[in-house]
Amino acid sequence: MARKAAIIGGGVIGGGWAARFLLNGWDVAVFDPDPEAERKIGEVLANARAALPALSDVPMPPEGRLTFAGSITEAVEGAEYIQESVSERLDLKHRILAQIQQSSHGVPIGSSTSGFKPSELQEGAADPSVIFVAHPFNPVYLLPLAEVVPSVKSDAKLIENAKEILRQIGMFPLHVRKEIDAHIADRFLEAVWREALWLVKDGVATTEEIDEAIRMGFGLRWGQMGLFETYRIAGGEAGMKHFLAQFGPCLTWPWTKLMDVPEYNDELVDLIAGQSDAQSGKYTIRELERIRDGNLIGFMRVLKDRDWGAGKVLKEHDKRLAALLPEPPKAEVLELAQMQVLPGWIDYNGHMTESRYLFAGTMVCDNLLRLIGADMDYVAGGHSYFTAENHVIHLDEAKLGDHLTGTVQVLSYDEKRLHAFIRILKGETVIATVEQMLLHVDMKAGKACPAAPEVLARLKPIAEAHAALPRPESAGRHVGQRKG
Ligand SMILES: NC(=O)C1=CN([C@@H]2O[C@H](COP(=O)(O)OP(=O)(O)OC[C@H]3O[C@@H](n4cnc5c(N)ncnc54)[C@H](O)[C@@H]3O)[C@@H](O)[C@H]2O)C=CC1
Ligand SMILES: C[N+](C)(C)CC(=O)CC(=O)[O-]
Repeated sequence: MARKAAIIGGGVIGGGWAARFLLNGWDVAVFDPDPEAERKIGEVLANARAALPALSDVPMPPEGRLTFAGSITEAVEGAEYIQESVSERLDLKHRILAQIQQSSHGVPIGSSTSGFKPSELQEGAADPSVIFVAHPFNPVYLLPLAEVVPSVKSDAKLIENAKEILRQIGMFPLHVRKEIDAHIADRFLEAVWREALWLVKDGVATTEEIDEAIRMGFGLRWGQMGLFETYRIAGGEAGMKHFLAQFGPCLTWPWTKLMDVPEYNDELVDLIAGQSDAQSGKYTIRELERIRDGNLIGFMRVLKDRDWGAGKVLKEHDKRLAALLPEPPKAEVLELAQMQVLPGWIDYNGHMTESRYLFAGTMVCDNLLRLIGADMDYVAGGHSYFTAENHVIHLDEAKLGDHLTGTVQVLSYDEKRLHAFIRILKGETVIATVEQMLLHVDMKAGKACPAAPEVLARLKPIAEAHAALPRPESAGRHVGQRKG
């Protein structure tokens, strides 16, 4: 039976939490009195379904069941984890936490609060030890960070359990050791936000110019190395000490207005909102969300290939998901990859470009290799499979956003060779096949050699079962040869 999470407050953030739990196989009950909540969560979920699987290289678990509860009591019944995501008002959060605790006993209650300290949330609670901050980042279904902030009253074991649950849904719980208003990340965001408001108010820059200053420069750096590693490099060969020597004095120069905030009034709101409308009003919010998600997926996939930063978290989550996969039914072709056609995959003909078919095929093949134990640890040990020959047959088109699956049928194998037939499907339609011949290689010696016995032992039952399947008509076909 699927595990259950309760989401109390189903707005921007609650919707994102619901999507992340659901797509990782948990059942989710949402409570939100807003009559529009169901529609809004449906739209967030549609975007999440199109986005999150594109980050995974192993099949994700079957989606959990989403229900909308009529009361908090109903939502939290049987829940193993509760996430409070109501509006940022302390009195409201207190009321909601008290209602949750009337029906939940000993269950972790994370709060999405952007700024309240856990000790503030715990004030007057029946059981303060289970309430903590689990502060996520929008879009919650894609970004891994959740700042986990306990207080001195928190139950340390429960916090560790909650962090493990967050890992199980692909998140990166960052344990904030000392509670502080706005935690770690929002202190930076607020500092940058205040400076940006000043720059617009003082007529120095428009909202668009500020966004360009971020996304054309330091924003790109931050996403992969953060602040300190970036500045260490900026110090040149002498590193951080030189950086501090050069830029330390500017702390006292008028580079910053951080201690001061512009007056929040209608004039400021109209100025910022007006410029923002001029900048991006041509898109709906949902369109902007999809653009953002596509960009994040592309960026995070690069980090994943490089096993770095947020990409490392994705790789670890793949390993976790792979360990949960049931034994594949060996008498059938193996479905080993789910993909989504991303903007960078589209060519000037407006459809998926040819090199991406091979890319999709190799993703399926890499997953087969992982399945038989020829994984990255095996490669690190000096052995791997190299592709000796590929034959791609294009049968149909794929368009931006299409969901593709990849299957593999092992046609034959011996100690040194592996002959695989891959199908790329859109729904039920095979849009391409990729036939591959792989050679097992001793990378140090630079020549083919027999695969390790444990790899062959895993490959054998799959190949034997696949030998009973009909041989694909186009297997062995050469370019231009007619069928039949
Ligand atoms: N929007 C953002 O960028 C981020 C927000 N957060 C935090 O997440 C929390 C929620 O913020 P958003 O989702 O942005 O706000 P939102 O306004 O989109 O959603 C809040 C939801 O709470 C619901 N709500 C109000 N009273 C309720 C009640 N009595 N019972 C159940 N639901 C109730 C509202 O109907 C609404 O759907 C806040 O604590 C916020 O600080 C955290 C990270 C990022
Ligand atoms: C603006 N904000 C304080 C609500 C931002 C956050 O809390 C995190 C985010 O997703 O930017």
